[in-house]
Amino acid sequence: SRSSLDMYERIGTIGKGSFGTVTKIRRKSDGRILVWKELNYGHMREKEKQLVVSEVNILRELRHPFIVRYYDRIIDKATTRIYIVMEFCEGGDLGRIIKRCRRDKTYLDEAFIWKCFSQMVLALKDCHRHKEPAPAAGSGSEAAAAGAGAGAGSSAAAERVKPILHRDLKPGNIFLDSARNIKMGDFGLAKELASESKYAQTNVGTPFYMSPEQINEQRYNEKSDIWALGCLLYELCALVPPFEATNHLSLAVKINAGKFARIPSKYSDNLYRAIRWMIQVDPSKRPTVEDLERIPDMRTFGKDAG
Ligand SMILES: CNC(=O)c1c(C)[nH]c(/C=C2\C(=O)Nc3ccc(Cl)cc32)c1C
Repeated sequence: SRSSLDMYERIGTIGKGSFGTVTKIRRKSDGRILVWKELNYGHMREKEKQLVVSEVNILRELRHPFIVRYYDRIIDKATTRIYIVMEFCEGGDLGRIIKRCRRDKTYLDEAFIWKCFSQMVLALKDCHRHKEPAPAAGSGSEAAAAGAGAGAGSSAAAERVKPILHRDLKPGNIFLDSARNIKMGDFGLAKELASESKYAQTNVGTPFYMSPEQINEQRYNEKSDIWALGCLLYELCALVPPFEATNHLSLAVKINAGKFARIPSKYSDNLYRAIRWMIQVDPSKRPTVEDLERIPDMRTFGKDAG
């Protein structure tokens, strides 16, 4: 049966995600606490509606312990609203945690930062190395898929990589569950890359974390997500972004120069080296998600994950 609003009861408004309001809800069938992001598409142009549709399609495909889980969507034509039902993240977002540290003049523990780092690398890897979902069994398309993977020779349907770029990594889009594990969320601007066109063709996202290639109107690609991840880690340490300015032009100059102060001395050289590796002006010098997985401290600190 089609999902409907009266399957849930509203508990209270939580905050604002990109494009909409986030409300805490209870699923009546089992009392499960969830949230929905409510969007009014009534005033949206075709292009924005397409963005919402692609966000929902991306969310439905992603299943990962460190990515916000999608459960359901309800379209209410009467009020031209769409409700995207997702996992409740009790710890809120990293943006709020950074603000609180700034207010209290305290820094985050290095162990917590490595835990967030290792979990974000795994979440980002699930996006960048996303596999086309194998066709549902018996849907008759196995033959075609297997055909596509003829070289593979394996009976399992060939899995093709379909990179998903997040394109809006920032502290406000990273949430925490009750065990302070991260949940990468709000793929409002994420983009599935069609296999043929290697790069996405647009420049979006939060100015602070905009990469040099985006500023120079080149293309957004996986390495742009890595740049943003570096900026996010930097901000978790320093409680301010690596590049700050009062206007876009001076910000662009600083980003293209690629120079920034060391993170506070309380943090190790290993952490600083990892951040510097990601915030390189030349995208080809930045690590891939696999390079980042191989950093030794990822394992020592990341192991109390999940
Ligand atoms: C002050 N805000 C909070 O404490 C807070 C809490 C407890 N949860 C959230 C946000 C979400 C939450 O709990 N689940 C979510 C799924 C998707 C998106 Cl885009 C956002 C959320 C927030 C912003």
